[in-house]
Amino acid sequence: MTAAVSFQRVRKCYGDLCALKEITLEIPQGSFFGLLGHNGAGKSTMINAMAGLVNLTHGCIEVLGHDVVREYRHTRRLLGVVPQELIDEPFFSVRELLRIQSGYFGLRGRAQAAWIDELLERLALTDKADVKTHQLSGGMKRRVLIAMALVHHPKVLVLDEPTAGVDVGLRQSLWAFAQELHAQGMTIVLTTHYLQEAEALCDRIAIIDHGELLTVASKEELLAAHPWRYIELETNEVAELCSELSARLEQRQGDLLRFRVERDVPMADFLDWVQRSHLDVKDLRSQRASLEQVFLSLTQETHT
Ligand SMILES: Nc1ncnc2c1ncn2[C@@H]1O[C@H](COP(=O)(O)OP(=O)(O)OP(=O)(O)O)[C@@H](O)[C@H]1O
Repeated sequence: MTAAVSFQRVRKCYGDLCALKEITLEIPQGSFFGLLGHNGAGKSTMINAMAGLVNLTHGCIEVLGHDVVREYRHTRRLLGVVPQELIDEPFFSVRELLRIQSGYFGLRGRAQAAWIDELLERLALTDKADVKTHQLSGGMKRRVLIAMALVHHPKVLVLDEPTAGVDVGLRQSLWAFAQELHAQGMTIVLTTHYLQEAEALCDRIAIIDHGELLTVASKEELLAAHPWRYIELETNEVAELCSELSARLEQRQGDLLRFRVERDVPMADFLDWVQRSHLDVKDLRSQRASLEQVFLSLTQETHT
């Protein structure tokens, strides 16, 4: 099947600084795809390049098989992009902006007006429909951008940190809406620094670091490849730890000890070390790695 978005040997340099270094990546159709990386990793450059807003130094990008430069008009229809920068439009109300945006794609009439109403409703903007956008809060402006990106029914929705500055309740309703669009077949590409959200939502993840693709895999593969598990012990006496435990101690907060243990170490061995350390255990929790731990360990490896 044609990829929703395909990057082929994409390089983007600003003078000496290469924001993207030969990225080759396929985003499958129908995926909920997380593009993760630290500040400055190159995520927004990738997104702007997908939208045809960045002149590539080398390589090409296709959206559903269409080149974003040569077939710009076509790919603009296929993509809905929510940029990171907030909108600040002094002249038009939210509804007017959505109508203007619809007009760019030749979409008018009753069905389109009903879709605009639905977007306003789903993004909790109905009571702000006639307000000018520069009078909105940051979180509301971001939701206007999401509505604008969806107004032409794109096949691929690209969200560059959509929940920055959006409060918890609205974040949840926004994600419910995104999941609904995804269930209807829309491909969603997401960058976020909230890795718990990425873990809950995304089925496939790419990690970008200093303009390079570190890894791309399904979320399950990524989590399963992580070599550590994390064990927390609650004990009411802080005793001398045996050498095996002390080598694996990550954090100590009062009576709470947190260990990072190789996944292939049998639990029986760990419990043996606990006994040898004469720990009076009140509680024990063992957890597999979270996406955040996997992300940090993969990106730290390249920084050391
Ligand atoms: N127009 C530009 N001119 C020069 N350098 C730029 C330009 N745009 C981006 N960069 C640089 O390219 C690199 C990647 O930036 P980019 O905005 O893509 O990162 P990001 O991963 O989106 O970061 P963040 O999480 O902070 O949004 C950074 O070093 C940035 O300073």
